[in-house]
Amino acid sequence: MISLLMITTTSMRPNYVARGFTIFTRRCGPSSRGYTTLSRRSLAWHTRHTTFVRASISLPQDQREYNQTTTFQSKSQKREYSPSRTIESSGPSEVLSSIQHYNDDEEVTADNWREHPDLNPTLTFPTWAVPLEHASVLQTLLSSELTQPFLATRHELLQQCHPRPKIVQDGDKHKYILLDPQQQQEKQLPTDLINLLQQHHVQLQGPDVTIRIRYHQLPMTYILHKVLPPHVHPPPTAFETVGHVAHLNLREHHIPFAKLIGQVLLEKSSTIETVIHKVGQVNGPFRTYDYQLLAGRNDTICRVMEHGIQMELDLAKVYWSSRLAQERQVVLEQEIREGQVIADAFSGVGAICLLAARDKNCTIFANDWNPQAIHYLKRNFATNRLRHHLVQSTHQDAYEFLMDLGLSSSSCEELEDDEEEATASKSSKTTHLVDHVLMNFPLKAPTFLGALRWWSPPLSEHSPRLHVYTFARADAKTGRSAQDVAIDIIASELLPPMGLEDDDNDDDDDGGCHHRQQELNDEYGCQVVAREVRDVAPGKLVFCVSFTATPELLRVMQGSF
Ligand SMILES: C[S@@+](CC[C@H](N)C(=O)[O-])C[C@H]1O[C@@H](n2cnc3c(N)ncnc32)[C@H](O)[C@@H]1O
Repeated sequence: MISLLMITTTSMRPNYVARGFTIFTRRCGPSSRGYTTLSRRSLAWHTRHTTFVRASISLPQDQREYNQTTTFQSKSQKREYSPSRTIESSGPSEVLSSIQHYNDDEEVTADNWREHPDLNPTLTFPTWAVPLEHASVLQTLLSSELTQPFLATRHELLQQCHPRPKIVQDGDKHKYILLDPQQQQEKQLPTDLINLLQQHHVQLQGPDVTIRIRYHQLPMTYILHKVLPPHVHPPPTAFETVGHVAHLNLREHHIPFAKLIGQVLLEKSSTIETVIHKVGQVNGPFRTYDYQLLAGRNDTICRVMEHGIQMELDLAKVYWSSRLAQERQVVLEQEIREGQVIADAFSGVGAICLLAARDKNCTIFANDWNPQAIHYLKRNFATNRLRHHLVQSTHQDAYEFLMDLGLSSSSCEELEDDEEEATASKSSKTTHLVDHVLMNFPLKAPTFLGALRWWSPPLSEHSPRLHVYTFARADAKTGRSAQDVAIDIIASELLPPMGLEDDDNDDDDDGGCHHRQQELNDEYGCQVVAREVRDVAPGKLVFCVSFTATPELLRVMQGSF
């Protein structure tokens, strides 16, 4: 039995909806009309490419599954950031008092916990005693290569203290040079050193001297080792800072002590004013995450500096990763040339756009579906006095943005509607396509490539180069490396499935497993290159696949409607 659903709209966009065994498509675009019957094999390919349905089409709930992005991208799903979840967790006083009493009478309280003896340790050091009348030799002794290995400056904990305790302590008749107890025990003093010390009247067996290290001098790891119960060890050490915000990625067993950990981190860093804990994973269309405030003020609007570019962003509302800074430099140095036109389909708050504008005098078309990201992007262009480089800054779905890029002058029309951007350089209103399209959204970017079917084939010399990020794993079944797989993910979004003409034979269904780099290069001149960016999990890598959208490629894409 054949069931059929056909959708037509007044839109000039491609729309498909599959239902049951057979699909009819109607393309309302300029270069093709009518209906096509698709086989099961090509249905698989077409449904993968059906990534855009205009908001004006309202599909019944049960049919939405057939569109990959309707649910994901529905505008009604744009969410306001909701307040963070609160989790119960212990403060320092609760934890310390459960380990040990302050003294017999005094309990540790919320106010005095920093005074706890465990957090203000006393350390005893052997010394060399220098008579006061010979104190002038101290500097010579301390800077001598012979004395250095024995000094308390080598002591592991002292090295981590800030400010560091003085290693010369005052006595009534002597100055005492503190020595590293470990070194004293292990090493015999060399004869040269003994001679040097004796020559300056230094007593080799000075009295032991005890000093007290205070809470505020000790490093975070030391404090956390003391205050966290043993079953929570090792304490968290890694955290990421974005402006004044530190965000921790705590493990499950740390959670009951999250506030304590946050408080200590806050007190141990002079630049951190807010400590948050990421709750769950980066998720949702805007790639943000929920957080819980652990310590400090609840303020996630940060200022960050990257290679001299100043950016403001709200961590709670937009995607941000400082770890991408290096990748941005690689793209900038390897791909982008002076004065080129750059379109960024998933721009976030605009880091690479800003760098390209400042360092390479580029003209920028920026887009991110998150209106907050675009709000900050515009602001950042203004702050860095680069507004004249910003021709377009829209918060459209990337499919629409990419499609419009290729429809010659459409981006210029939008520009004229936008008063704020009316100051942008007139010279950038070109009708040829852009030089580079950046698509840094590894989770989904390849699925937006279907939008290229709407591009008018440019002259070969104006063919844009696309840089599409994707996750990939090596495929043992087909013997392809992760890099091959990355290229094939992109190829499967650009080229019709292999062996489409032979689609009655189910046995040779390739399932998109053929390596197609050569096809893209030899038949369509795409000059495909895949560059490994980073690994995100064992065996799972991020690649940036770059290729040229040649007229030949665009023609075959259009032909495969
Ligand atoms: C991995 S982030 C990359 C951000 C940016 N390139 C950077 O380096 O900071 C992906 C971005 O894509 C945006 N995004 C997600 N879905 C989108 C869509 N359908 N159209 C346009 N942007 C989208 C998110 O809001 C997010 O800012």
